[in-house]
Amino acid sequence: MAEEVILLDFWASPFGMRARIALREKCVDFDLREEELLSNKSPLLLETNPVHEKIPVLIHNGKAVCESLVIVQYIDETWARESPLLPSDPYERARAKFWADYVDKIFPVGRTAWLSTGDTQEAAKKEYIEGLKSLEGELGDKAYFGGERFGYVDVSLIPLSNSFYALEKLANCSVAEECPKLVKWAERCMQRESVAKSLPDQHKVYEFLLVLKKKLQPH
Ligand SMILES: N[C@@H](CCC(=O)N[C@@H](CSO)C(=O)NCC(=O)O)C(=O)O
Repeated sequence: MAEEVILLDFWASPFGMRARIALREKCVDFDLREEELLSNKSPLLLETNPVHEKIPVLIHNGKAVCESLVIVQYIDETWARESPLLPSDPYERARAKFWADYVDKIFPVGRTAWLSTGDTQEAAKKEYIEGLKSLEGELGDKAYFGGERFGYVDVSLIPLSNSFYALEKLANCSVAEECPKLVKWAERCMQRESVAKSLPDQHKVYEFLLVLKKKLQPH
């Protein structure tokens, strides 16, 4: 039986971007299916992720894998012949998973920074930048988080760079000024085809978040 790989996704989702990048790093052919998240989730999404009803969902020969970081590790272990994403050393793996988990913890703060206003926005901006500065400290002068190779933490974080432009426009916050090394790292990652093909245009993401912000504003 031919291998079947389906990815239930949403173009602007940083979590979906992670799965796209990992599949492309592994040169896996996949069927990308766009979900209408805001209006009409597909029966396949509801069936394959009944607990969270969220994308991304990877369906590999009929088996569903949910949660972006779980999906990335599944991809890394299933198609192990190509460019490893997670380190083989147990301690380095633990560190990589710690920092990927940290990215998940700061993402909602960034979302608040884009979508809120006033004091709430100011507090979120400050906390988000502090989080990005912690990540920049972990990166240090390395090319990538794992050293010389693009890997698991890079995959988990690079989707957030796709909304740095939106952060500047919606929250008047320049990541380039606050975290110059992180912006250089993001530019380096964008040189990779797996990343460039998986991240949408940042202006399109800004437009999307602007519409979302207006929808969320109290009338
Ligand atoms: N922890 C999960 C988060 C996925 C998620 O929030 N997916 C969103 C789209 S991106 O904002 C989603 O599917 N939202 C639909 C909903 O909330 O109903 C992961 O890492 O995969």
